Amino acid sequence: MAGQDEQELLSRLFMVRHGESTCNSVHRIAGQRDAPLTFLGRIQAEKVAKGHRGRHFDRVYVSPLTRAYETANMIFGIDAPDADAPEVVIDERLMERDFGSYTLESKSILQRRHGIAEYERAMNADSPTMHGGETFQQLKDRVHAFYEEELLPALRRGEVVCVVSHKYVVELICRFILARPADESYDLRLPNSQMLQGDRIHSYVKNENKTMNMVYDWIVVNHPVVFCAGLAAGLLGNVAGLRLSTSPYLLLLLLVLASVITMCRIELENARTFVTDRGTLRSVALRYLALPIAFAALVHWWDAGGSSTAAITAVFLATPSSVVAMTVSRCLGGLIMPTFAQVLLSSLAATVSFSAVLGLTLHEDVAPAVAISAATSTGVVTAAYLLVRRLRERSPIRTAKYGERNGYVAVLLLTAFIVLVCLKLDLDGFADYAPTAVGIAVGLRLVAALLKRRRHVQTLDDYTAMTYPNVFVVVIIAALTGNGPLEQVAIWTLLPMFVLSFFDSWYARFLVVAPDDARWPAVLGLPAHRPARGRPASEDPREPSVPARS
Ligand SMILES: O=C(O)[C@@H](CO)OP(=O)(O)O
Repeated sequence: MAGQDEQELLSRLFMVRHGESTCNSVHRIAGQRDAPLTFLGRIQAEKVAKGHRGRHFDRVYVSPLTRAYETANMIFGIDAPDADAPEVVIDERLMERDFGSYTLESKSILQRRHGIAEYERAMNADSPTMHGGETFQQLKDRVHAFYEEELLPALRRGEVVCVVSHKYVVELICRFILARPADESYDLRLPNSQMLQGDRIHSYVKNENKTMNMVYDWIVVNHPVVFCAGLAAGLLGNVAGLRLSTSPYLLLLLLVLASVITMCRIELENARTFVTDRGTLRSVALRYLALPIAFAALVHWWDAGGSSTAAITAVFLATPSSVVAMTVSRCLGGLIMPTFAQVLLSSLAATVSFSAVLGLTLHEDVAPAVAISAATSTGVVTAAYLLVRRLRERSPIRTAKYGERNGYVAVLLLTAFIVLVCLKLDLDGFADYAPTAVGIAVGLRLVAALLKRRRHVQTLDDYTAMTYPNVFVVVIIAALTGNGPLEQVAIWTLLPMFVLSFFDSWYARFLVVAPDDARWPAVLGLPAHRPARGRPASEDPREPSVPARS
């Protein structure tokens, strides 16, 4: 085919990966499990429909899995076709690969368990770490057969064609078009609902840098290493006499930016379900209200003094969960939204518990401290939530893509925060404050391990939320109440808190729900059983509603 003819032919080809599915939203692999679209997934499909309204398509090829069919239906009105409706062909060869033992696993967990390179090999070729499912050759054969027998002939007939399918199928077709090795085993990072036009595929693929993408994933998966490198760099700078007095608002900004990036890819539209979850409400009431107030009452009864270790511990118990917890939950393979719910609810509860705890332990007017904590904690979380929701409404495809691709930026922003805080540390206070700081970081993990829900899909999120307190609020309260020891302990606590992220990364494996657990179908809206592979099209329950113009 001459170059120009090829360009002309490809300019009539469009390919789109379905909108966000329930599995995509929690960073898990659906493969041939029939994960439906999320609310965001539907908005994304609507956006594509809007962008291509008025464009004529002759033929649409659709994967039979619900997430692709729903997307195609929203873009092309398959169930209510008009006069200009394209011919619709549901083709089993466009199903996502059956990923065998990787199915319903968290991507971050798989990357940590097998290493990034091996994970990429498994997803984009073959690897002994993936058992069962389809081999890459089987996937390649069926997609190639579709490409040769259906797609190219339709394009050669001069038709304008759209393929609505899945990430690994569309990426494989891109490789066929560009005549690249099908198993070059790296991810092309195709985002949900991004419409690819055939003649622009070259620049899309060229922009993906294999090495850099693997580095970005490495940063997310190995965040404890990156955090600790930040700690080491900050401490070395401090010892070398580098003093950088960073404004607390810059530190706050770093935290907020990191959480905004994480929030870009979580299902905020569904927040009410998680925020009103009874288990979460109970756990927040116990952990952030009852426990700190009861502990502060004991401190008051002992009359230990406002800067005693016991009083400082009471303040930490009242401290809400930090927005950082969301980034950590994402890195560890949590569901993220339950962590967000705990961050939001605990920052609301903090107004009450801080008032009680500070009143009981410091014995002074704590109203300004409480007001500032409400503004910097509740206010920041709420503002970030509203901002990201608005972004997701306006640009649902770009915002989710941004959040998906930039998890590593969130980790790097937190690392910058760690470096700057370490430069502020008063190293002479090591003997006075470090033991209390270590005690608090370890103690909070013990409390989290005790209070997390047992054998629940949200156990990992419970643990993560309770483990990462919003130290920033404590620093502000300490400054406002003139409590020097409290401020120093707060800053020193960051060190063991991030060092212990190695422990959290190891411990997380006991807290996540296994992919074969019977609870996943309900959580992810999946049918209880896998659809039989190779099912004839006539057994597809949706078939009668597909306009049969072929
Ligand atoms: O199977 C899945 O979950 C992903 C692969 O990561 O593909 P898609 O979302 O496109 O179906």
